Amino acid sequence: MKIAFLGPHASFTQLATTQLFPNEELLPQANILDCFNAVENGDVDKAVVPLENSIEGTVSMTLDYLYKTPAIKIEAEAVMPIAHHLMIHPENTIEDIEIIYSHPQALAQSFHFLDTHYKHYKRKDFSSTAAAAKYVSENKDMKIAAVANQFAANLYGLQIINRNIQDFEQNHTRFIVISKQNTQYQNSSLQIIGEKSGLLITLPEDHPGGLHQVLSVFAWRKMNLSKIESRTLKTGLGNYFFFMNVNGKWEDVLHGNALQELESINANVDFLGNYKEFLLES
Ligand SMILES: O=C(O)C(=O)Cc1ccccc1
Repeated sequence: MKIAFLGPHASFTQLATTQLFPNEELLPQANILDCFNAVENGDVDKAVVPLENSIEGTVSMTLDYLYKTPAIKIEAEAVMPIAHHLMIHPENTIEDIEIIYSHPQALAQSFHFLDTHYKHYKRKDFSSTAAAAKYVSENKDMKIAAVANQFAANLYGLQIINRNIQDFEQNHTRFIVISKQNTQYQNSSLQIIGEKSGLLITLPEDHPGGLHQVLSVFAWRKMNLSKIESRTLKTGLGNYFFFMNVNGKWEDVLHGNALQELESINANVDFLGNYKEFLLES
């Protein structure tokens, strides 16, 4: 099987992907959109992308492409601890550095550390932490540092200046396995920490109590929501879609006809799948 992931080698997404798919062919992609495109075009069977971080919140690009490509569903969720380190080219010193590169989520997760210790250094977004580390290793003269993981430091030969610079000790990222196959990912050697369904919901027109009506479909069935996120539809200010997670199995009768009730109140629903949540190692 071919599995795409947000690369390059030594990205956090690769660390998650190798645990989820230890025996498959893994294909690094330059960004999250390329992961979705590879799945949509059939170039790969599945892809792994980040969905949410415990410090910085949702990866909005992932939500947007889930909405844009209804053929793509979720097969699994995987949670991994995240530790960020500040690293430089070994022939430089930290005093040489002017700009710190990384994935925007990594810069945000270490914002206070960088603001306290490296206030006057510029920061620049990169497509992934590992891509930033690779760029630092290839551009000794550019006076740049990267925020990335230990594997990236090893692979790209960088020197770690500060370890564990994330602003909160508890730092976890949730990744999803996406595909067009509508199947559930299973893996008996990983710890299962939950089961849930993912839904994308839009309301046909703005009216008082619209969202309340949607939520009541879940409330009277005692279905527990574990996430609700609104994202702009990009059709004008104030127009949103909602990403929701409902805990538990979807199969029982009450849950089953929740979708019909949502349709009867004219909500547009894309059911992304019922899937398990796995715990990964850092
Ligand atoms: O940039 C990476 O290495 C990624 O895989 C995305 C990411 C960034 C920050 C925390 C977790 C995942």
